[in-house]
This record gives sequence, structure tokens and C-alpha cells, in this order.
Amino acid sequence: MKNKALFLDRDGVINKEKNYLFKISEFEFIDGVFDILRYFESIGYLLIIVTNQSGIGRGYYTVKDFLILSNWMLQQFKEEGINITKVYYSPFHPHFGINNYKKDSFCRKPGPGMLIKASSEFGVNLGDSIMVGDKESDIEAGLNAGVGTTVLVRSGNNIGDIRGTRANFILPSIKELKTVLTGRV
Ligand SMILES: O=P(O)(O)OC[C@@H](O)[C@H]1O[C@H](OP(=O)(O)O)[C@@H](O)[C@@H](O)[C@@H]1O
Ligand SMILES: [Mg+2]
Ligand SMILES: [Zn+2]
Repeated sequence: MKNKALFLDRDGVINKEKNYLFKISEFEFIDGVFDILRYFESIGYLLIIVTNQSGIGRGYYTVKDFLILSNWMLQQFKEEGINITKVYYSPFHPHFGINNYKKDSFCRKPGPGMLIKASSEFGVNLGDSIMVGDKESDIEAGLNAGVGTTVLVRSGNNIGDIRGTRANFILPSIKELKTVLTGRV
């Protein structure tokens, strides 16, 4: 496997966490995210988003709602000269999923399924890749997939995670992500 990927959680890393966000009008990109993704793409990282979307399984919004928002988000990135290789999402929830969505899915973070799928689809060397998340479940997904570098970014609602995290790095925001490349954080 020859490619390296920057795996990105969505809510809380790409955009401000709004609890089951699905409306374009409520989507707010996090300050600095365009510059940092542009930089990582320029140094050869595939940009791959891996997001839990149990709001679908809970019946809060539909797959169509999610895809409309996702396509809008990808268009914004494109206008900023940024190519997102793919968005992987997991609509399931083990307890609160409705009907077929009630499932303990290998693809729902902390499961590694979405990252492993990306690795086989795009020839990604997981050991050379980076996982960035705002929750410990994101970090666990990276560790379970064998990702070489895991980064927890601070957000309003993850103080508990930060204390006990297994992440290699904790950053105040994604703006500081370049520092993990030198290892001097
Ligand atoms: O891109 P993310 O951060 O994987 O998306 C998280 C949201 O889908 C949703 O996740 C959590 O809900 P579940 O535990 O998956 O039901 C909550 O943290 C919500 O606040 C998030 O919006
Ligand atoms: Mg998140
Ligand atoms: Zn998450």
C-alpha cells in the first residue's frame, strides 16, 4: 500500500459540532480547516472523511438529507481548491438505531471499518496515515485500524476524553495540525 491518508472526523473537526447536524444552514466550517487540508493535500495526503451519522439510524434525518449536505460540503472544498477523496459514513447505532439501523456495526467508530474500507479502496498505508478526531471514539477507530498517528482536537464538549485519551497528540484546534509532522507539539 503506497498512499498516505489524513483521515478526518467531520462533526467537531471539519465543522462545528451541532448535535446531529444535517442542515446546510447550520453547517459552520471550523476556522483554518481549508488552509490545513490544502497543505496536507499538497504534501501528498489523501483527504478522507470518516463520520458516524447515527442521526440517520435514529430517524432524525434521512440518507438523502446527509448526501445533500455532504455534496454541498464537497463543493465548498472544491471551490477552495481542495479535493476530498471520499466521505465514508456509518448510519447505525447499537442501541438507538431504528429497525435495520439498530446494529453494532464494525464501521461505526470506534470500529475501524470505514478506515479499513478506505485503505483497500485507495491503497492507503494505514501506518503512514493520520487520524484526526474530536472524540475518543475517533481515536480508538484510528488505533483499531492501525493508523500510525492519532490526533485529538479540543472542542467544547470533549474535556472528559482529553484527560484519558490514547491519542498521540492533543491539539487546541486543527490549525496546529502541521506540528504533528515534526513530532514537536
Ligand atoms: O463526524 P462525527 O463526529 O463522527 O459525527 C458525530 C455525529 O454523528 C453525532 O455523533 C454523536 O452521536 P452518536 O453517539 O453517534 O449517536 C453525538 O456526539 C452527536 O452530538 C454528534 O452530532
Ligand atoms: Mg466528531
Ligand atoms: Zn465522531
